[in-house]
Amino acid sequence: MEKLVIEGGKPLTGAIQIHGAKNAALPILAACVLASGTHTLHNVPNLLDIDTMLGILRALGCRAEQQGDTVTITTSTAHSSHIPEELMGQMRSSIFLMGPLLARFGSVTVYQPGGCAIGERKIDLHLKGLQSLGAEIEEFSNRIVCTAESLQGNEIFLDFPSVGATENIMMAAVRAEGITTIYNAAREPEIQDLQNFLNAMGADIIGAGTDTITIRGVKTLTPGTYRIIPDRIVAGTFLVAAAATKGNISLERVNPAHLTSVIHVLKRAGVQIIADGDIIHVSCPTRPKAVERIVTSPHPSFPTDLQSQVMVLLSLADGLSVMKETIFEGRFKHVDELARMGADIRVDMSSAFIRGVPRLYGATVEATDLRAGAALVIAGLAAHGTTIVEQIHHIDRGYDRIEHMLTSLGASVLRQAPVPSE
Ligand SMILES: CC(=O)N[C@H]1[C@@H](OP(=O)(O)OP(=O)(O)OC[C@H]2O[C@@H](n3ccc(=O)[nH]c3=O)[C@H](O)[C@@H]2O)O[C@H](CO)[C@@H](O)[C@@H]1O
Ligand SMILES: C=C(OP(=O)(O)O)C(=O)O
Repeated sequence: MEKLVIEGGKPLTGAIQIHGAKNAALPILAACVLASGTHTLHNVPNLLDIDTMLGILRALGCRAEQQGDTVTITTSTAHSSHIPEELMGQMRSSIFLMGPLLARFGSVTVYQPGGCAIGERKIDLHLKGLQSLGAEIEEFSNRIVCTAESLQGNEIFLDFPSVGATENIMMAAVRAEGITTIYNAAREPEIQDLQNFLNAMGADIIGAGTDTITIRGVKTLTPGTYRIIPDRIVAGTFLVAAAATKGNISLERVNPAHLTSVIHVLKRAGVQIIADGDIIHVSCPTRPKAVERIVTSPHPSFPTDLQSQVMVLLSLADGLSVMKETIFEGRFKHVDELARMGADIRVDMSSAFIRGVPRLYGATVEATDLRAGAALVIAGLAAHGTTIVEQIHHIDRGYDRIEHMLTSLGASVLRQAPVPSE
């Protein structure tokens, strides 16, 4: 397996352009099957999850190609709405195809989706939402068959503002008869991006970004050309990496409005941040300060996807910080790995108590999931000595060649290919 070898202790300096958002690109790629024809998407990141989504689209009969950050997808050749089990299990986002395939073909067969082991991650809200639109669902052990002669708009109240369920329901409802209203919808920027793409295809949706989304079903959709928003989680990861290494960098092509809660937390930790249009300047000349209490919650609150990265900064801060994780019950796996690097963190139920230490030390650690992996890379950049991060395929799910991005900012990060006996 490939590894990252990091020589720590070098402050990040310079400027970097932030790539397109994984969590916006994946549902938008799935949404392409709603309209027959050729779609062109720009600012699509080069990531393992994007490759997987393109692989699934090809397995359904679509033509899908990525050149640089442009993806073209021809959906007129799609002939199947049965997602192969093996591909379905490679990532959580395979479930995004359920709504669009149901809307286009009247039936879809899926399996339990895969993805990082960060919690139970049920799909009951997706299924209930589609049932409310008139779909019949049959479950045969791992296989789920969903059929609907026609979809009917309805009022849907989500018990929890699930990002994926909101998106799946939106994608099915665009082709339903009548009006669908989703109450307690997720408000993430990626939901707004999906709304904008669907509307560019001829859908009639308002409200994304608020907790009530209204979708008026339309008869036809036409292929779209669209530019994906910047990745706020990648941007947040670099903000933390700069601060943890006492660096000074500029992030270009970002949307600071998507990072309001994160910038607020980092400023409380003493990190200097200036937003200027689509650029954010960040520096942290002194030791960060502890932050009394951070709670992960749905947008616009502090995102769970930056919890582990910020924990690294707090593990170097002066004082005791508390981080409460409310979204995923299994998202503290990085804590044991950080402890191997000298961090002083105690977990009690869903809270982590982080007593800052003056320094971290290089060690061999394992990326247990995507953002845990990113956190360990940041820890390695800030640590004294050499850190080896293993299982980096998790990191490749969400960061486009992270070692290139970091070396362009002066870090020493090398991707090591597996030795033949491994
Ligand atoms: C590709 C993508 O956009 N991924 C993001 C998306 O994941 P995802 O869409 O999977 O996250 P959800 O918002 O659906 O999940 C949040 C919580 O709701 C629970 N739940 C969800 C659906 C359901 O049917 N039943 C249920 O119980 C989950 O187990 C979890 O505890 O939002 C998460 C929360 O911001 C982010 O961490 C992920 O990066
Ligand atoms: C949990 C994440 O992604 P996914 O929902 O694709 O597993 C993430 O991006 O941190």
